[in-house]
Amino acid sequence: MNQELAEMPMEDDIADRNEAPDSVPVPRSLIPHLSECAVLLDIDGTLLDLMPTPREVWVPPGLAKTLRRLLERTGGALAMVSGRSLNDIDLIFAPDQFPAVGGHGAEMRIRGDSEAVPGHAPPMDKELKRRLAAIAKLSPGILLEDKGYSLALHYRLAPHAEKAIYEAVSLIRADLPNAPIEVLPGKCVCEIKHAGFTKATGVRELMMHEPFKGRRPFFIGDDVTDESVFAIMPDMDGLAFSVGRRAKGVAGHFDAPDDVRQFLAHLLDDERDATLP
Ligand SMILES: O=P(O)(O)OC[C@H]1O[C@H](O[C@H]2O[C@H](CO)[C@@H](O)[C@H](O)[C@H]2O)[C@H](O)[C@@H](O)[C@@H]1O
Ligand SMILES: [Mg+2]
Repeated sequence: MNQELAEMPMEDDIADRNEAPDSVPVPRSLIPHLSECAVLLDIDGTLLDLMPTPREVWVPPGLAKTLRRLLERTGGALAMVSGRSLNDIDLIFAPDQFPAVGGHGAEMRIRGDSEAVPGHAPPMDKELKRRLAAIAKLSPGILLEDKGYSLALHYRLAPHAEKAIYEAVSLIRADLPNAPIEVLPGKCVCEIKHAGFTKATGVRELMMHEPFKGRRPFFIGDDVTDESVFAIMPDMDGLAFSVGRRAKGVAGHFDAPDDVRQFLAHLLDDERDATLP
């Protein structure tokens, strides 16, 4: 092998390499030892870069390995906390399966290989779903995402339709004042879901189970829908971090998902150093 090739880092080496400390805006010292932590991670806009449509997201090289190693170092106390369904999360990270709170708290799985805890969210009423789904006809480019218990109307490809979508949803809600539903505004998405759960209710429940129980959680999220989790972190002696903006009540923030990915890899490097004799 010539010298140049021998010195070229392999993909995994690149992913694992410690970045210069200046590129990590959140100091590692804020995070306790991984054996005492629960690592809670939002997906879109936090771990993964946002894409024009939900199906286009991809897991960059090295991230899967970082997540697997964090799962191991935390004794299984790493979970995705996402608006996506568990099924969707598994498709994105296949073949890996992680513990997760899915569908904004509608679904929960304590271990990657365990079944979802049943009975979290009832399926959305069919007639209501039919009426909400018809809103997608307002403009080409509006994408429907049916999670069973909720329905998301994506308008990233039709930004001009935002106002019309929210108005149409309001009219339907005004027709059904007693329907136990709420509207969740996300990034270029309007999601209509059952009112009985949030990411925060999901996290509270997850944290009652081993191996999460009694650990200090840290949660990283990017969106308005993550604010409910930011708000409960102090109750568990935990920490919250936002992405893209400094949200209220967070201990620090990252500029972009790539900074989050570097930070997570950096945690593993520090941990290894910490266990050196
Ligand atoms: O809670 P998260 O893990 O951040 O999930 C939030 C929503 O993410 C997905 O939609 C968003 O990401 C898409 C891909 O980048 C983007 O095209 C879309 O505009 C975003 O809203 C997902 O489709 C939703 O189900 C999640 O609720
Ligand atoms: Mg997000």
